[in-house]
Amino acid sequence: MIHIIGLTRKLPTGKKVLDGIHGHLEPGKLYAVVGASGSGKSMLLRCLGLKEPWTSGELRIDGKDAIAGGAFARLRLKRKIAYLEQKALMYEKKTALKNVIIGAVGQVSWFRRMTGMVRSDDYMDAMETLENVGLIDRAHQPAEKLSGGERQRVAIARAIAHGAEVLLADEPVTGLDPHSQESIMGMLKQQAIDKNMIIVVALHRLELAEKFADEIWGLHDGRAVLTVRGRRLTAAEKHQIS
Ligand SMILES: Nc1ncnc2c1ncn2[C@@H]1O[C@H](COP(=O)(O)OP(=O)(O)OP(=O)(O)O)[C@@H](O)[C@H]1O
Repeated sequence: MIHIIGLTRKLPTGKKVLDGIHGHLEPGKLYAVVGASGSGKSMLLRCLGLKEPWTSGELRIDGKDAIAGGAFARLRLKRKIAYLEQKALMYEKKTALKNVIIGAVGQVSWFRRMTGMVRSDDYMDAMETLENVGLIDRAHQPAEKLSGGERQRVAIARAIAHGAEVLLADEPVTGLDPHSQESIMGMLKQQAIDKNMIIVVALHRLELAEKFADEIWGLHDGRAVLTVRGRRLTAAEKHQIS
């Protein structure tokens, strides 16, 4: 369980881009962060992934304050948190399977990535994860030949195969066709349940949040203005985040 207590992020200019965000995230659930452009969705995900400093606030993970912990504690924590960019970065010449096995920067040790060292169970785990994300038939394709949706699936498989407990995905379906968007969102929801993960997704399309999220967090000018559980937003709620 993750508790976010008063997360505030102030830029050097003095502008508050996140202002006193409170909330909690439970394993097994999919959360959608929605809001207008510039409302702070990416910043919220980056702060949760410890990619941005917190100006103030507490991030309690299973009761322990992750912000107050030292650099090593933060590094250990970062390995449990996978952060997916909108355009998944990967080793273009290597296959989907190899990308899953090697893992992402920050999640897997430098030595392991450089050597591409494969442990006995890694191959089977990676194949199983690729199957879970519906990509088994593309396992031996180089990353550069994969479509945008397939690349996102590889990135998700990579995070899962390396034991991420929290998956933060910034606009993971933007730019994909509607069918791929729905199918990836459905797969994310299923993975949250199957792997008991916390998955947080920043989304532009409200309909996707309404259809797939267990909980929707609405941001407006860096403030969390609404939290809605598994239902469609009312017109008044939509107005709050527009
Ligand atoms: N490095 C930065 N320097 C200056 N301002 C920044 C920086 N990063 C974010 N901001 C500002 O913080 C605010 C929140 O940005 P953020 O990218 O989180 O919004 P968003 O809701 O994800 O927007 P979008 O939907 O367009 O991606 C914006 O006003 C943005 O201009």
